[in-house]
Amino acid sequence: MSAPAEQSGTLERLIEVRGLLSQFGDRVIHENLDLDLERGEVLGVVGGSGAGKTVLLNSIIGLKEPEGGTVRIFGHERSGMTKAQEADIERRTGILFQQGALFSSLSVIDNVASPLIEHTQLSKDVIRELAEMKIAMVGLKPEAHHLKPAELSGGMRKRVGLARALALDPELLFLDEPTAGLDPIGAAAFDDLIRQLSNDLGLTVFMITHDLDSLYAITDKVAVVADKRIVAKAPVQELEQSDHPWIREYFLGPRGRAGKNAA
Ligand SMILES: Nc1ncnc2c1ncn2[C@@H]1O[C@H](COP(=O)(O)OP(=O)(O)OP(=O)(O)O)[C@@H](O)[C@H]1O
Repeated sequence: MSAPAEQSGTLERLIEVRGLLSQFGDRVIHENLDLDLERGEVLGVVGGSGAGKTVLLNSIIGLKEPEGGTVRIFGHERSGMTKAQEADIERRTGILFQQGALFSSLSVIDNVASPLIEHTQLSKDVIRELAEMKIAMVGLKPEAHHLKPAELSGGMRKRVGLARALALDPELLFLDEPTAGLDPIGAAAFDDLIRQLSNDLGLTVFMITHDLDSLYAITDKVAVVADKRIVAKAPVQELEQSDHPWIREYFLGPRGRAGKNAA
């Protein structure tokens, strides 16, 4: 299902946020926040702790109702969507939550199969085959199929979460701090995997991260959440030149230099 807005212009905008207002009680998290994500773009989203990155993600995927402004996804405005449009968008979208959000009582293969069971009418055998393919795609061996999440390392859990996010062949992938909790080698391997998959599958990616190495390794552009809005959206090399105090500190502070030199 596609909307006329998707075909307009040469770039296809998968996400369009305009004038977003997000509040919890009197506390304003976002005010007048604008953000676009074009098809094929790999966007990093950074900002200080509590700046509102996860709230922004939740507003885009429909887990939080905005207090004002508009959120369009695949050309549809979130607030006016029918159930059928919501289901369509859910099928076209994969999400890897920060903690993996795996079902602890289900094996790896059943976790990866769960979106296929929920959203398709495919036979058990086909679902199993597709789940096995996704597991292989994220670099896990068949021996992992029957393990439960508690029996996996943090890096393996992230891979299973990614395989599940990719189960329905999404066009748009949301990642919330995918490398958090991984050691530097595991994080670099995960970065490589995301970059490779986004290239091979032509994915559009919205990735919240604190990890500077990831920004340099995989993003086309980086959006900075500060002062309740997006204060900049540009390739990481351009952001290094920014005058904004938080951006300067982030990229040119001691950890920023370390990230840059490692790239
Ligand atoms: N359900 C909620 N009720 C009340 N306040 C909330 C709720 N969810 C988030 N907040 C507040 O909104 C602000 C932004 O939170 P958010 O989780 O988006 O930050 P973040 O940028 O993702 O931070 P971090 O990098 O630490 O994960 C925080 O101050 C948080 O306390």
